Amino acid sequence: MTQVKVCGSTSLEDIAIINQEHPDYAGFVLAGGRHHVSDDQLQTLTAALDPTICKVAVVVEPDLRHLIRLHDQHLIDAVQLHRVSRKKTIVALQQAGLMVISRIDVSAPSTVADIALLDAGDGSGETLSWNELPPVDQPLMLAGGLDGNNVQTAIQAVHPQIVDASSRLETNGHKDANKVHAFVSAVRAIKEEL
Ligand SMILES: O=C(O)c1ccccc1N[C@@H]1O[C@H](COP(=O)(O)O)[C@@H](O)[C@H]1O
Repeated sequence: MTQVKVCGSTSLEDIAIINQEHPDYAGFVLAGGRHHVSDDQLQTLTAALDPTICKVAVVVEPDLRHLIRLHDQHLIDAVQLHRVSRKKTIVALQQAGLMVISRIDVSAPSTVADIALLDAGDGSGETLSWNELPPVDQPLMLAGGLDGNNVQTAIQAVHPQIVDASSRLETNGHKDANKVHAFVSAVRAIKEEL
């Protein structure tokens, strides 16, 4: 059963779409860039999110005290570290009660994190060469340019536990209900076949 993450929500309109399609994880980008949300925005967006959806903070340079404070405030359940991160950082976040998703390098495909992440860019919409990825001997989240048109091919090639998408689910920079629906339902259709 492949789980689904939809990332990069920035508005209450985006959250309404997320609640409608109900992915397993919703990602909020704390890193800089066009998907960045402030702590105040995170509070507003997560208050409107269906509480059964796991809230993931996406960071590039992890600030442990900040992340642990957000977790203590019940604003995040998990952290997605978008760089290959030090074991000490990952363990500190886990000890604080956060689930940790951490990027791995294809040349050293393992991590002490709960979930390994393979991605092509930082929300760039670029895809990986799915048939050339190394075997990963732990739960894996696959990201990078996924959408309703290509996610079934990606799952069949890589067999990840979680698939994650953001930029290709948008129109004019905002989540598009039809594209989010196509992505989530393509994943849910394939899990019935496997
Ligand atoms: O979206 C961003 O701006 C971003 C910034 C810094 C790190 C990661 C970022 N995005 C995340 O990257 C993956 C894949 O995105 P895409 O589907 O290729 O657009 C996803 O988790 C995004 O939220």
